[in-house]
Amino acid sequence: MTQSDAHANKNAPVPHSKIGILLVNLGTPSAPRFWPVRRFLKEFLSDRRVVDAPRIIWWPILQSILWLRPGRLAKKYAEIWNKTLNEGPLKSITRSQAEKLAAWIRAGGLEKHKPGRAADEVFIAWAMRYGEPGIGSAVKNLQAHGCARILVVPLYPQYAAATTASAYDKVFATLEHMQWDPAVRFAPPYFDDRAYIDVLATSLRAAISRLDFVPEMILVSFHGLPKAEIDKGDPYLDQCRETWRLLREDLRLGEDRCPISFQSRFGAKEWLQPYTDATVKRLAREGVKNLVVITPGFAADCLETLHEIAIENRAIFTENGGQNFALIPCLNDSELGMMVIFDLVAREIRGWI
Ligand SMILES: C=CC1=C(C)c2cc3[nH]c(cc4nc(cc5[nH]c(cc1n2)c(C)c5CCC(=O)O)C(CCC(=O)O)=C4C)c(C)c3C=C
Ligand SMILES: [Fe+2]
Ligand SMILES: [Fe+2]
Repeated sequence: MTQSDAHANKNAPVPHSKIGILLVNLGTPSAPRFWPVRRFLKEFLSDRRVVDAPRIIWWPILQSILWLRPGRLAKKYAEIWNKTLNEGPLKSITRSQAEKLAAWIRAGGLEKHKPGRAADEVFIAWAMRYGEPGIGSAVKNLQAHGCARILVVPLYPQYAAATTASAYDKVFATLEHMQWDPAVRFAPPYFDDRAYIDVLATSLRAAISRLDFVPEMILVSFHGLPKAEIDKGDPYLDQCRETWRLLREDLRLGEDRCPISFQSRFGAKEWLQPYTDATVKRLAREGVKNLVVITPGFAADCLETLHEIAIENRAIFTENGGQNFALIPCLNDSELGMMVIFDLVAREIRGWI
């Protein structure tokens, strides 16, 4: 290289760096069959952020779960499977959320931050924490598209180490093995965001107005967590309770007409109480005939809403004397739901564009 080449090189324009936005949700098996479900459960339940037991104790328990659970679980997945796209609903909805976010940015959603430029500078990706498409390939895709700054948006309104922190871990574990260091930001949990609460209340009111019954109660059900996680300092319970309080404030409903509960208990340990299934049973037995359930902790419908609530808890309700039961859809990729994501992205990307 001559001296003038070196000089020319030094002054070469720096390649223009883009901003990547990575939407992340939990994940789902690749097919509703024994082996794909087993593979998914193995990856999920081997994560120390999810099960924090000494490996010597957990390993034999996990082995028995991995033989006993996938068969039953595969049947449940088959009942809620998106047959058009041949994938779990969580995956279809997350993809659509990413596509709608990209369309909004192309249509000028971020223009007030950078008129005329934002659409060319932002690249959208989406990933599942467990299963496919993984966070590893999404981060590599962002690198390939020239993103030097990445905003990761974990689609969990309430923080839990088992979900939010696990997404952080996976992003950094990926970067650890790449000779590449983009600037990374994580969107914070949005459990008390005004847009999120307003949209929850509006979508609930709209869904209720379309029902052919008037609910006596609205049960607010969040995914559970082992109680021990809260005792260790996880803010999850406080954040769920705050979402619940703000939603009730918006709806002008007291705790008696709008109770909270925690679903999807897994294993023998104590989880957050009251449990959703026990609450649904109790309400039915106490004479509640018309029940609506809303699940604000899930950004997208999935097995835990479409099967556990819409099928299993509905059966518990009617078998114990209840008559009308409805699950309010998650915010998903609805127009209102997307407003929550747009608002979050526009706020958290500030200063970058
Ligand atoms: C110790 C186990 C689990 C913890 C802790 C946990 C926390 C947790 N999970 C979600 C969101 C989802 N969980 C989903 C499924 C699911 N969760 C667990 C276990 C724990 N979750 C299992 C074993 C499964 C698989 C299904 C089953 O075996 O019952 C899903 C749905 C995935 C899908 O494919 O549709 C979601 C979403 C949150 C928000 C959370 C902590 C707050
Ligand atoms: Fe879970
Ligand atoms: Fe479950």
